[in-house]
Amino acid sequence: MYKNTGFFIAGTDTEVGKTLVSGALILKLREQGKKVLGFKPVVAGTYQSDEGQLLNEDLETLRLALGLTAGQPSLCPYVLDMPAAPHLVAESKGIRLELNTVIQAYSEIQQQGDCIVVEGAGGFLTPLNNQENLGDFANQIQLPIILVVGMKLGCINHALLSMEAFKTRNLKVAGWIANTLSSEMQLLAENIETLRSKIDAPFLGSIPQLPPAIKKPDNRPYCIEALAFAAQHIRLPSL
Ligand SMILES: Nc1ncnc2c1ncn2[C@@H]1O[C@H](COP(=O)(O)OP(=O)(O)OP(=O)(O)O)[C@@H](O)[C@H]1O
Ligand SMILES: C[C@H](N)[C@H](N)CCCCCC(=O)O
Ligand SMILES: [Mg+2]
Repeated sequence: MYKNTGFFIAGTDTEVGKTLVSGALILKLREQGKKVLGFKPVVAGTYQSDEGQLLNEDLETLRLALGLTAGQPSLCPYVLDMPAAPHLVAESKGIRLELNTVIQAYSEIQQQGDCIVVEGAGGFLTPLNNQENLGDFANQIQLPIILVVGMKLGCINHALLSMEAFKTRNLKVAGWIANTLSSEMQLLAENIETLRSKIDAPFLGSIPQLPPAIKKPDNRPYCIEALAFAAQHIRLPSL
């Protein structure tokens, strides 16, 4: 039913660098001459562009990496305004997020390219509604997973719980990435070593802190230089 070519970028939590990694992987796939597409099942949080458009920072980062301008094509079926748990934001507007709608939007987009990079939202099991979550979506589309571990205290447990959730669903894990966050954790190298010894999937690299000149502005997309910086530090698994 699906081409099954691409990656699902999962995170140990929200705000761990999934967007940075998604953008970086898109650049690497484009370098190989692939026609790449991007997708996000739901976004929560918008900003107003200078032209007055309501945009989302993750979708605009994906668009920048893909070489697309703002707006078309739509890379996400649900754009919610409040930066909070999507099912709750939707509920507060009288909307129910539906897995079927997400799958339909995904299937239209993924047919348009050679491969697709799907960024999850929050951690792996973020709810869509009271019955369905993003793990169900990942299970249906069956893309190999890349786990982004946000390097902060507690990430070992979060990484291992995420790995268990992938295993339970028989999902292939193409690899994992250690992403240093805006404040560098204590014993960073030792934490990465512990993760390497415990995660049963290829280690694809570690992204250092972004240099100050290219760090992400609050509530705005990453710049292309930040995505290129991250891309230099990670390896692309074969498709
Ligand atoms: N390597 C890094 N160096 C410095 N700051 C970073 C790095 N990676 C991520 N950050 C910061 O961490 C924050 C979260 O990153 P990002 O938006 O990529 O996370 P996410 O996992 O995509 O979050 P969400 O669940 O909202 O999609 C951003 O403000 C970003 O600037
Ligand atoms: C709005 C935020 N940046 C993310 N896109 C969504 C985070 C959902 C978290 C849900 C939860 O696990 O509590
Ligand atoms: Mg993101």
